[in-house]
Amino acid sequence: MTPAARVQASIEILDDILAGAPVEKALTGWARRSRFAGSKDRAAVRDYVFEALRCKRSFSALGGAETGRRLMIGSIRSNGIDPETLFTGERYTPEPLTAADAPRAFGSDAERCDIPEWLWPRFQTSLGDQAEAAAKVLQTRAPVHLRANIAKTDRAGAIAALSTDGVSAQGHPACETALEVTEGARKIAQSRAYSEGLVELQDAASQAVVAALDLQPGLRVLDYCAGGGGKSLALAAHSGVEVFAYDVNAGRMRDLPTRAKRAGVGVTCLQPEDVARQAPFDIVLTDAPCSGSGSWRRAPAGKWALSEEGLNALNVLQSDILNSAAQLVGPGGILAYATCSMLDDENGEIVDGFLKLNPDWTETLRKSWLVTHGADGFFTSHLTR
Ligand SMILES: C[S@@+](CC[C@H](N)C(=O)[O-])C[C@H]1O[C@@H](n2cnc3c(N)ncnc32)[C@H](O)[C@@H]1O
Repeated sequence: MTPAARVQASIEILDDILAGAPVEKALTGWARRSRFAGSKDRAAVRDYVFEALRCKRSFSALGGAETGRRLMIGSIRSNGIDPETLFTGERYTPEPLTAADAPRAFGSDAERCDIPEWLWPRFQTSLGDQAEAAAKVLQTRAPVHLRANIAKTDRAGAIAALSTDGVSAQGHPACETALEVTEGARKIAQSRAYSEGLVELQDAASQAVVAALDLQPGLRVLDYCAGGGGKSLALAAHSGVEVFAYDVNAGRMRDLPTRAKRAGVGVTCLQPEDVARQAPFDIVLTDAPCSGSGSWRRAPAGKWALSEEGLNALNVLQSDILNSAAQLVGPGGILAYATCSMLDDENGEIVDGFLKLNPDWTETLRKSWLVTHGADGFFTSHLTR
């Protein structure tokens, strides 16, 4: 495909998404209809689409409106290229530009920074003088991070194994298991290091949330919002730690046994009725459902789907989960609250609300990671009584 044909394909996919199609469904639908597209074309189109979704507000201004065509015009302008070089109207290319495709000025800082207007004041309150820098990072592509599986190797061993399959990686400062892939990211899934469980795909800050826990042999740990089990596996890589996983949506843990087998670790998935029976635990980690504001680079549709009502509903759920998880912690144990959000509404405010209602609990650690630190945005707080 020519560069202009890739732009035309991106326009069609973006129109599908703007009409309500889920992002991955729109991308795979196009790939199925376009057998002529090779893997490089698919990757390039995917990159275009994700960039346009991350920068939907600013590209709409630069392209003059929120349609697939105008988003791509905005995208091309933002990269300093004259869209007329690609919008030629030749076969498989977008129609030439008209007066209607003119850019318009940004209406606000929130628009320029690609944050929903209603959220910008809260975003600024939460991030202070880092707000604009963080919003700018959210406009860019996320790095690819891996976790060295310490049940099988260390960071140096993982780097060496990856390099034999053409994947270059280096240590990430977030924690001792974290790796940043610098070249060959598309080869990870086929690499020996991955298939033999030496590495797992996991953001560095997500790993750092686990590394912040004092995981001594003999401890019984519950991952209370286990989802796909990324944190369960990181917990279970610590020798002698007994890990239990629970998620209200058991289907999300479906692949966890296979992933645990590949990683050479043990994780016991619990049914709802087993959770209280297995309590108390020494550590209960609650990686609570949240806006995902720290990972909007990877899932940009979430940025635009979030509403004020939705955020308020999440806050109620986060408090409920923290209260339920607290019942499962043994005396002197740790209740670890975490989110992949940078919004104080979902982080410090939830913990402060819990402490106010539960004065027998105290906080022993509070830590935030911002996207400006080179990983996803994350928050964690350790509570004990
Ligand atoms: C942020 S995700 C967890 C991601 C996961 N820890 C990981 O590292 O891959 C939050 C999870 O919480 C689960 N959840 C939502 N409400 C819950 C509840 N009341 N109790 C337990 N889990 C819940 C969701 O199904 C979702 O899988």
